Amino acid sequence: MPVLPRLVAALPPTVVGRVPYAGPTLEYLADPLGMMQRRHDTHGPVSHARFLGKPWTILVGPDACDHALRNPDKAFASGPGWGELVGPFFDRGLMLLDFEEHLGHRRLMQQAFTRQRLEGYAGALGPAVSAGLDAWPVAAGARGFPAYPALKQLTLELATQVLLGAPPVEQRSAAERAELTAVNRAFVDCVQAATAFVRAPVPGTRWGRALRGRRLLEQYAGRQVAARRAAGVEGDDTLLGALLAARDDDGATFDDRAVVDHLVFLLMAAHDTSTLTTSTVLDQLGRHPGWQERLREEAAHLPDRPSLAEVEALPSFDLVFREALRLVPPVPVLARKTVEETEVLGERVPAGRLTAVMLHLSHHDPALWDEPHRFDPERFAEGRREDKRHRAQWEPFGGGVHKCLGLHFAGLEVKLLVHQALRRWRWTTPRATPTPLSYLSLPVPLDGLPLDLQPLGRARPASPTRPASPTQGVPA
Ligand code: HEM
Repeated sequence: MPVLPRLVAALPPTVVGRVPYAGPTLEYLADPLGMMQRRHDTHGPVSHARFLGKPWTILVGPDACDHALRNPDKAFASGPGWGELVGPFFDRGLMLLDFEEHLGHRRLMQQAFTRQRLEGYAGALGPAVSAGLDAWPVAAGARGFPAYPALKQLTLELATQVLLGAPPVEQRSAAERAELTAVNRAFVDCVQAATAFVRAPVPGTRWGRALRGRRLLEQYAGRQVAARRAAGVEGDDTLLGALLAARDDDGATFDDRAVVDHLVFLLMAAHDTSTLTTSTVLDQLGRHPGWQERLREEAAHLPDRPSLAEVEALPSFDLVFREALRLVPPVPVLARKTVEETEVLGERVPAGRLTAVMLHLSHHDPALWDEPHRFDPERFAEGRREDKRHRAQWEPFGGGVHKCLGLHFAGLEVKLLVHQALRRWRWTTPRATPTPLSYLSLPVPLDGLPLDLQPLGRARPASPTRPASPTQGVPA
């Protein structure tokens, strides 16, 4: 469990904020929402501060954030912004490309996210989710079951199955399962390096571990690409097959190097964010039994392996999904860097300036949301639609040309996971206070999200049994 967030959380944020050199960074780690609100109240939507030893422009509130994401004068670049935080680890992933090159790659990659492709992913995800949850060691019920690490492991398994075409876990050898453990660890290291204070290849530091992790991920993705090319199945229904088959109007394709770079980013994007969203949903449903029952009833008629259309036709699931993303956006801050001098809401931002687009505060602005800290999925229902008060007040998937390509995949995966959990267990969240989150990278539950799970004993079609995966317990 990371020590730094625990330490800073124990100190008052206003004290933490004054620590020389690291003040604003620590203040963010201790209380991100509070820090954004204080900046907004004191300095307005556009301000400047030193983060991780460098000057940054901080954008808070929907107007300022929206401006940078829509980027009307093309002054903000994504690659050098994100590159500052995680560049060496997710280099040349789609999110780190810009302008013409980005558009070209995005057009090719979109071919992996068409409706037809998503229907294929739904067919593969259903049984994989079922088998994955059956492997959780909670058959006779469990008190304090750590749901977060189990979900993180499962979503990575799902990503390797559905996106890469890897065999189901129960069919993998011990060596393949050990490799998956190492891959999961490598992703954790790469993501956590974002807020490292030492940003050089020093062994034993977060940065050093992340560089080692990147090498392992490249080797892993490289082997998948080589195997797929050798098998000659470029047109199969996996995401990797789609990337290998994608062609632009001139017939150009991704070369192998580009596919590896995209895969490393996509595997991270596809499992970390879905894990966090599912964690928030399970946490909140454990605190709101009425909503848990409402979702269970809504999905009671569904088959064990529902189609994409069946999953999409669950209105209460959608309300809860949106509300979870509002309360805890898995990517609370986006990074940019200006490539030329520009203005945001009349404030000058110099060229070459790192910029933090702090979306999180827009999701909790009391001027835009009623009781913003309360779990209230109905706020998204027709008749209320609180999210329509400002076009940029709810942007968990970002906006503009870099808007998330996997948002429909994410909705499908999270809803399938929740649907299958609802069929197996009734659960409560034992912690009376809000789940503490570490913001060292993405918002990870510090306590592993313990849940008390009570089996429902309802007859379900049997899924093939499989061994509990060795990745169980991989630290956050
Ligand atoms: C709840 C889950 C998810 C959330 C909250 C989320 C959030 C985001 C956000 C905020 C961005 C924009 C970053 C920026 O503008 O700087 C983004 C980009 C991206 N996401 Fe997601 N994401 C999720 C799931 C996924 C999944 C499942 C995939 C793939 C299967 C995926 C693939 C991507 C890609 C490829 C980009 C880069 C798009 C571009 O730069 O053109 N995401 N995501």
